[in-house]
Amino acid sequence: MINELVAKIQKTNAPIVVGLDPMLKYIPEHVTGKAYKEFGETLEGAAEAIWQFNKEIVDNIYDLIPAVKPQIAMYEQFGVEGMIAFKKTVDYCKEKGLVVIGDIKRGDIGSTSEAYAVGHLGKVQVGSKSCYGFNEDLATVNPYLGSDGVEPFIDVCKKEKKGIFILVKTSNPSSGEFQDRLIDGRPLYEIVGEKVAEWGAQHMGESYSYIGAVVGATYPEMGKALRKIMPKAYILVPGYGAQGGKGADLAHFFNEDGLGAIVNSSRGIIAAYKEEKYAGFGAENFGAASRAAVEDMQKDIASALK
Ligand SMILES: O=C(O)c1cc(=O)[nH]c(=O)n1[C@@H]1O[C@H](COP(=O)(O)O)[C@@H](O)[C@H]1O
Repeated sequence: MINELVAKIQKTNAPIVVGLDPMLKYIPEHVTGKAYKEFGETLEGAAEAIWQFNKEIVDNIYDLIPAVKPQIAMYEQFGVEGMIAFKKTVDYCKEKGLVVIGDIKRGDIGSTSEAYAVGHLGKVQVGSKSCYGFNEDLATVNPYLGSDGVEPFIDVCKKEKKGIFILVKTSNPSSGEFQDRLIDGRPLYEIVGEKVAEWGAQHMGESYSYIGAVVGATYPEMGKALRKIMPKAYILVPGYGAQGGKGADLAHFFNEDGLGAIVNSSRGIIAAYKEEKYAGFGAENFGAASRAAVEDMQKDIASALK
């Protein structure tokens, strides 16, 4: 899947992943109103609203970008109905030709990680049959439990030609609390980065590994160091837009081939219609506002990489 992702990034000239994180407060009233009329102010109504919201956004942007990243918590909060909307979103985006990164941030003891890996990326055995569960193309993985927690994902990725992004240095303000701690004089995120490079060597695509990393746009200097430590890892870079990351911060996350990083924006794209810059579109045209925001993000990144 990493080869397909790289090819789509080159084709669209947009190293961008749009985060489908549909919080209800970002969904225009005409969408929620219709869903609640049909299903009531219920979990089903919420799930219908997030599905319709996602669909409208995807229909407006799918030709501009290589990938989307639905964040599972935004669906899971609505229970089983939310998870159905998650699955519908994954399937619809794949139908539209998008690579789907399941933002699931999983990682546990070996047997449990195996179940997560099978459920999200692989096939689960049911009697004599094997069936896909959620079937995303890639997923985010939390490495805190060590190799036991990560290797089951790598095994499934090898079988399925799929990939993962391992959390190395996250974008949030308190990420340094543990991740920056010095161990034998070196920050923990560098040690995790080295491990990502080692895991990645086991499962290489054409030019990049199926095993990538997450490094926040909010820490560009650390991104620069990590780029060198894991040259073959694709870096998923969240934190652009709503969390303050700017185009100018991104250059160091890329390799000299102009590849190697894919930048996420969630609220900055899906809730663009709420920003002053795109207010002219109006809530009715939230999908068109998202399209304009993707076009602006693409230009911003392109000019940062010149
Ligand atoms: O793994 C991630 O995607 C992730 C890692 C990280 O370090 N920081 C981070 O913000 N994310 C996710 O990226 C998205 C960022 O959303 P926005 O801040 O709205 O663009 C959310 O879905 C976060 O869960």
